[in-house]
Amino acid sequence: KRKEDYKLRELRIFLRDICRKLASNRRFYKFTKPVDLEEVTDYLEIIKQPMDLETMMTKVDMHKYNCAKEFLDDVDLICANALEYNPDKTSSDKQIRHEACSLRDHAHALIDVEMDSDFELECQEIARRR
Ligand SMILES: Cc1noc(C)c1-c1cc(NS(=O)(=O)c2ccccc2)cc(C(=O)O)c1
Repeated sequence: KRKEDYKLRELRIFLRDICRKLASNRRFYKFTKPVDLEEVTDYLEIIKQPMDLETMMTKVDMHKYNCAKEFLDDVDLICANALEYNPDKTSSDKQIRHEACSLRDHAHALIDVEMDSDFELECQEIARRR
């Protein structure tokens, strides 16, 4: 195995831990699974690229993320989708938008606190080469 494969394995272990922490926080329950298209029947008319935390965990296992930035881009996508699909002044729309912004900020904060910035820069170098 190449040296960079060991770095990517360390990245996967780290991202699984971040994903588990986010998915186990009750505030983020609505983002843990794909939006149920039987329940939310017009969802795909509005949201062209659905994303959720369970899908992200699967993407980690399938080596789809080569750096933390790519992982955070998918968290930002979960948040952007929720803001786009739930834009109204109703309390339920306001609540899910608040939960979505909280998910995004928690994910970025977890990465900033727990991730060595030089390690992320090395991973971004690997991502650029692939
Ligand atoms: C996410 C999301 N984005 O737009 C909307 C609208 C939601 C969303 C989706 C669901 N129902 S769901 O079956 O798709 C589901 C349940 C549990 C975990 C993940 C998804 C419920 C709610 C709610 O407010 O209760 C909100």
